[in-house]
This record gives sequence, C-alpha cells and structure tokens, in this order.
Amino acid sequence: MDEEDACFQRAVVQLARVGHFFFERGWVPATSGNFSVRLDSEYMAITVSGWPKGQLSQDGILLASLEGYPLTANKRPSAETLLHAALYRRTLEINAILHTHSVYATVLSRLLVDELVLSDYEVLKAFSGIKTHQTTVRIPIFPNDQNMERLASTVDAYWARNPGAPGYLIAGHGLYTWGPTVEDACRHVEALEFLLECEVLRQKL
Ligand SMILES: CSCCC(=O)C(=O)COP(=O)(O)O
Ligand SMILES: [Zn+2]
Repeated sequence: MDEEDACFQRAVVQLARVGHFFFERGWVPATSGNFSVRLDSEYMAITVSGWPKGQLSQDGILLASLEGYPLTANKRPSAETLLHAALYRRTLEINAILHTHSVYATVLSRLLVDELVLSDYEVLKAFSGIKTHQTTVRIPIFPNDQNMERLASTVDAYWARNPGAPGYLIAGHGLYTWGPTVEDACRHVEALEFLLECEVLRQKL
C-alpha cells in the first residue's frame, strides 16, 4: 500500500468511527451530515451523498479534489462538498471538517438571527487557545441556501473577516465545525453540541 492509500484508509477508519458515534448521539439522523479529511495539498476524503452516517464504511467515502470534484468513479460526493473545499482552501490549519444535524443546532439556528454568542461557559476551553470561561465565542448563522457555490462564498467571505470562528450554523439546517485533526474536530462538535443544548435550555427557562 502506498502512502496515499494509507492516508485514505486512515481517514476511512476515523470517519467511520465518527459516524457511528454521532449517529448514536442523534446528531446525524437519517442520511444527514457529512464529514471530510484533508489528505494532502490536493485531495480530501469525503462522505458519499445520501449515505447513512451510522453505517459508514469505505464504500461511503470517496476521494475528491480540494476544488470539490469527485475522483472516485461511480460515487457521488456530498451535496455540500463545496463548503468543505472552500474551508480547506482558505487555511492550512483545517484538516478535518464535520457537519451535524442535531435537534439543538436546528432549533437554535431558527430562533436566533445572525449569530450565537457564547460567553462564560467552562466548556469553551475545549477550543484551542481558550484558557478561561471569561471569554466570548461568536458562532455565525447563515441563511440556508440550496446553491452551494453561493453558500460557500458567503461562508468564505465571513471567514476572511473572522478567521477565529470555531464553527458556523446554517439556519434550520445544522452545524459545521472543524479542526487540525479529526480528533480536534470531533471534540469541537461535542463541545458545540453541549453548548447549543445549554443555550436552548437557558432560553426556555
Ligand atoms: C437528509 S439531510 C439533507 C442533506 C444535508 O443537509 C446533508 O447534510 C447530507 O447531504 P449529503 O449530500 O452530504 O448526504
Ligand atoms: Zn446538511
């Protein structure tokens, strides 16, 4: 097995684990969500469109270019591939991107306008560089859009102005977050899902 194959196989194992874990948590119901890993300066491994993430295996993952083009025959990449590609092209600090569709992300993204402001939560320390709860993290909320080119360029323009944002919400749709490794991205999903749940409960009380 050459180095490229080994990298792809490692991504398959990592993303399959993430899929099973997220499905058990209810964060990727039905066939929702999509995941990717940067493999090198040109390629990413990304989930096949419409694949149930709780049953993710090698068949549910394909190779695509960082421009968003599929490179594996007979497999259709996630409909949201351009959202992944734009982030990888924007910064080399991102090597894994995870997208979830939890109840709390969906509900909160419809209740709030423009952004979710998170302050004074101890769990914010799950994000790199944050050492105290006395901090504010802003999660932008973009309107949902079926035109992925347009949505990707909206997200990219925001990122250019706010490079520190650890994730974003799409209204009525879900959460995108990322990290330098799959483990970091997974920790960010767990922290953000926890914080979204806290915010929904706080707004309800
Ligand atoms: C049934 S969820 C609707 C599509 C979506 O938002 C999603 O995350 C999954 O799309 P994909 O093409 O990546 O399967
Ligand atoms: Zn989605």
